[in-house]
Amino acid sequence: MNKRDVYITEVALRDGSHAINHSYTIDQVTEVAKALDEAHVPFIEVSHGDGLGGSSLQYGLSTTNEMELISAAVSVCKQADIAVLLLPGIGTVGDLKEAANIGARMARIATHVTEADVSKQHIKVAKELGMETVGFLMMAHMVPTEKLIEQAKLMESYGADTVYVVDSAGALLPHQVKERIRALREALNVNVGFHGHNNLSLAMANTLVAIEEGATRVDGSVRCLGAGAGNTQTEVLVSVLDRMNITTAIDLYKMMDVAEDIVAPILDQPQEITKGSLVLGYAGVYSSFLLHANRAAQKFNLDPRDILIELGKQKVVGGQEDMILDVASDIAQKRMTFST
Ligand SMILES: CC[C@H](O)CC(=O)C(=O)O
Ligand SMILES: [Mn+2]
Repeated sequence: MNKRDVYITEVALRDGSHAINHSYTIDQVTEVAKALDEAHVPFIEVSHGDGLGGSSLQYGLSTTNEMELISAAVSVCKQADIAVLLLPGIGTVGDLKEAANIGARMARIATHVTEADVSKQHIKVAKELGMETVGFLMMAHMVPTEKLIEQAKLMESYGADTVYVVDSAGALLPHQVKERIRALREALNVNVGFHGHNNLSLAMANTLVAIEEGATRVDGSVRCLGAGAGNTQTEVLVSVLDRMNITTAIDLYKMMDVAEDIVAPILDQPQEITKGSLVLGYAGVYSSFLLHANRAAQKFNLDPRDILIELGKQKVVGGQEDMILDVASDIAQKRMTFST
């Protein structure tokens, strides 16, 4: 195996779960994970879209228990490590132990960008379980760089091997990614990573800027499969990095084949930048809110863009999914009042 300059974590089997209503089957996960492993992807994340324990009425019920999906992926991977995402408060230490027990080797502990302190226990437990551990600072566009550094340092102090800047809303512009990654590289002694969403069509550009500034861990999603307009497209990223002489050690043809032959048929429609996903990036709203907002819009006969813009104004963050219906109901109520 060649040395890798950049390690890609493939997130289609976790972030992509948002895009298909958490409906992955064991057969799909087995086939995708096996093909990604054969393409030499180093890390493959498998969990509910909202992380371990996310299957619920609030976040969306999984069709198949995620531990069964994780086991299926572990059983077919010869070189890749299976990663799991965990948001403290949604997933528990028990979930983490169970995932480690069935073979997950990487734990990504995700918090809102101002709440790194809630990751302490989970990062510690993940390290004790012998897992490679990542701190995942979500909605990174919402705070100035100084705050981001403060929070990243907390995760480093708890034992994280890597800290990620997570552009959950796909709202960061390239110069903002540059500033954040550069500052983290200067402030931390651990690896720095970047996770992008493509709502403003900037996921690829932002990922490249992050790498230029020294990020050595980045996320990709085959066929962009992820929340909102999806993530940085892995097979394209691998091609571009190869052209730049940056080694990922991923087999390009095999990666293209997984995308075309295995993942594309899973999608009802190709992942694209719709007006809804564009507004996520424009208004700075959590990408996983898109399907919830579309449903609320249907229920109250509203334009989902109006709901998303209001959620952006109110700075609603992950975990506040119940606010989406409240906001929609308020907008509908106000319209009724004005029209009578
Ligand atoms: C709800 C978890 C979220 O989808 C994590 C993530 O990928 C992000 O914040 O972008
Ligand atoms: Mn994401």
